[in-house]
Amino acid sequence: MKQSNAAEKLTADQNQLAKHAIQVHKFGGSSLASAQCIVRVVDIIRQHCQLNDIVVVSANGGTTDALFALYHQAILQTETLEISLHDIKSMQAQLISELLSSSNEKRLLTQLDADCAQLKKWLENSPQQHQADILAFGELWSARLLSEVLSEKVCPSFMVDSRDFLVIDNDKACQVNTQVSKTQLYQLKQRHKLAVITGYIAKNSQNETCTLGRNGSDYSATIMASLVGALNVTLWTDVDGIYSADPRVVPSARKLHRLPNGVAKELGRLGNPVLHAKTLQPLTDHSTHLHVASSFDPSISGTEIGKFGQIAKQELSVTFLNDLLLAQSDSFTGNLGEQAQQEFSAVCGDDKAGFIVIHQEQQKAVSQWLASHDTEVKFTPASILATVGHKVIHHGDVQARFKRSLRHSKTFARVNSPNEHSIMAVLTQACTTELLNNVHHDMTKDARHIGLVVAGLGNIGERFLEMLPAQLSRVPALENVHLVGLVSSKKALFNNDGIEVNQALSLYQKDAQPIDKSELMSWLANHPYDELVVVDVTPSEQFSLLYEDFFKQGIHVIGANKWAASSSTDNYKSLLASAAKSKSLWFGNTTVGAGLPINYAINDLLNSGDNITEISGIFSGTLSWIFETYDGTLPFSKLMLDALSQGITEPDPREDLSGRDVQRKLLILARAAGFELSLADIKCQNLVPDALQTLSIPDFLAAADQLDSFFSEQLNQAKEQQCCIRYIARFSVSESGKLTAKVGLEVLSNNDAFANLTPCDNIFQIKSGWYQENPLIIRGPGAGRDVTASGIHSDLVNICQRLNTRQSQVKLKGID
Ligand SMILES: NC(=O)C1=CN([C@@H]2O[C@H](COP(=O)(O)OP(=O)(O)OC[C@H]3O[C@@H](n4cnc5c(N)ncnc54)[C@H](OP(=O)(O)O)[C@@H]3O)[C@@H](O)[C@H]2O)C=CC1
Ligand SMILES: N[C@@H](CC=O)C(=O)O
Repeated sequence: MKQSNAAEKLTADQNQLAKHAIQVHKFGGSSLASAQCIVRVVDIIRQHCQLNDIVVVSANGGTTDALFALYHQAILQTETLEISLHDIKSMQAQLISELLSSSNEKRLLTQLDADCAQLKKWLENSPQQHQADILAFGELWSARLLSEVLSEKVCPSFMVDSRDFLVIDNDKACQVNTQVSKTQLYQLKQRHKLAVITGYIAKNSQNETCTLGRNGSDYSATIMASLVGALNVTLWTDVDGIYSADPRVVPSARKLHRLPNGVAKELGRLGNPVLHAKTLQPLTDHSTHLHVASSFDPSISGTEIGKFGQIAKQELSVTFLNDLLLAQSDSFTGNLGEQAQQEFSAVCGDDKAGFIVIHQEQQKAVSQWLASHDTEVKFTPASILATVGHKVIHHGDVQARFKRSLRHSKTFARVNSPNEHSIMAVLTQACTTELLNNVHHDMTKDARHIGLVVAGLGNIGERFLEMLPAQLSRVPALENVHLVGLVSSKKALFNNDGIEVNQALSLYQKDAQPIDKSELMSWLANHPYDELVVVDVTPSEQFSLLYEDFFKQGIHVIGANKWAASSSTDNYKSLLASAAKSKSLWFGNTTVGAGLPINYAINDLLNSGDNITEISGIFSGTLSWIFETYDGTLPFSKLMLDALSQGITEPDPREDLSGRDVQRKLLILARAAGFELSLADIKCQNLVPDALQTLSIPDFLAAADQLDSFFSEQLNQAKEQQCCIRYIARFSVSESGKLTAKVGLEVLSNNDAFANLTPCDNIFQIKSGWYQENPLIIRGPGAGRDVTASGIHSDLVNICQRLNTRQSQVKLKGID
């Protein structure tokens, strides 16, 4: 790509995510480990960055380890030093050559030569004095290369060596000299160019290179965010978020989509493999949100850390630290105990019981400290297993569950953290994989959160919402369901913290905002729930066209809307394939027979090995009500308008009278029974005269009396033969496999099974291998607000039962 064209891509107004506040994006070593990884990172930057953002980088994967190895070889003066130096240089040279055009390649290779000459000098003459300088090359090379690649492929970019502005006052605690660092950073920033800054390294007050310690680049990113007041920091890494336990050890760990700040900090302190204790420190005084996302699959929503409401606060996780020491002494009681906990950054302690739990490397310092107090100490190998959650120490049920879960392990004590976000068990045994898995299971087994979005707030949607509060409080499978979205044709209301179900419609009236398709899809793609269910109670074909996208995002759909299930064969098959691929569930029992379990019955026969040969009956509640009631006393049109006002017709009653609604239903059932056909294969008798077919709904309703003479004639002819008229659907398959399907008005004998229904009832008659002579009959109310809304609730319970038993699959390094 030519530079001039490419650079245009990231001008402020063309940027895909036009944001005003600065964002910091940090890419870890594994995200930059190869040319292929760097290309992926470049794509992420193209999609997610604007020019005044800051990109912070770690050394390319493996480089820091290699530099450390070089350093140790230099100290030990091993003969392999030369070869190792050559290897590091070749790896960098290869990245440069693979990623840059020839002129830039040449320039960077020359700089690499100079760097390696300097590196060699330090390694040979004064490695100890220059340890940090030696390690700093990793980040320096990584930042330089990425900024060059960006300038070539995406936008003007420049590299900043963080040692030119970031000053750490105190090497040990890594405290930032904020004022000086901030001023210097602002002096270095260049307008309309994307800054790529080295992570991990800084200068101390003596102007020497220093490093920010283990995982220091994450810390660098949050320091820089606090210096510039960034709105967001994204840590792009090799996992797709923070999990309820380390997913490499606990396969059933679930992703925590949102973590309150305090909880995240406590997780970092207690051994979370992705978050580190220091990372969150610079953000405590700011409202900056921290995201953890996978650079291997940026489409997966990661974990967001910030200030959240009640739902995020319900999350629980389990973490552990092995290789600790339990130190018991009389001096660890009272004020001295508190002092000791602070002095040695104890993992935990109890100043009444007289113990602290420390990292092993603190043993010597603790012994010396105690010697000056003239007391004895007993050290015992120990570990910590903790359950972490917002203000978790105040939850008696969680305390009890945790205690019960640990009943077979060697628990020395349980301690509540002073910040109230963790309950820690001090174990005098190592925390094993088995123990961690068991405790995680006990603490989180019922903690999967399901977000619910209702699209369509009309006749049926409104009734569904009226029933929702009672359903949520009485059905166990719905315990973790949260109403998070309400959508109509033009407006939507979304709330990640949940919409109060008792006031859903009034909140919608008050707060809903205009929304378009891309905004809707963007919200749905980034929802913070383990699972998301969209209930489609719209009559809209347009909305049904979104199903493909829903399924691609792993979203589940409950449709009362018949469009998708009765769409073209190709589209229907493609929807089924997309849903299967992303394990999305698609339920639509109410598309036929409202709440009657007709789809379930057909599925059950099919799954049990039966083969269906015939499906027939009355599938329209509207037409059932009208024809069962129509005896010539009242005009047909009057009955149709009555059915409309009862909410049993389609929003446009011509959908019913034209036979299209019944035609769709027959198609849906035939497909459910395993047959491949389309609407065109089903003969359909349209009962709407040509003149009324193209009118607007109000005009059609005003002209409805034009229907009357036709139906009066049909009824009278039938009556003359002691018969009645009904709108019947029939599907059958012959022994040779020929399919016949039709829907239309039929004259039936008055004692036909289809002729004596309660008005509005549907009847489904199924013939199959197992139901030959005496067919299976399902009969009952087939339309109406209550039964349809109940049917959707039944689908919701079924879906949630299935989802509650699912486990999130962690994505490590983009491997499916
Ligand atoms: N009545 C019954 O007995 C049964 C009905 N059904 C099905 O239920 C569905 C709903 O029927 P009903 O409640 O009577 O319909 P209504 O006309 O009363 O309500 C439809 C709702 O859908 C919304 N809507 C329309 N288009 C879109 C769109 N593109 N995106 C988002 N929202 C949209 C409308 O919003 P707005 O107000 O902004 O236009 C409205 O809120 C239909 O598919 C019907 O076939 C299924 C079984 C039985
Ligand atoms: N109009 C439909 C409503 C449900 O699908 C019917 O009458 O059956």
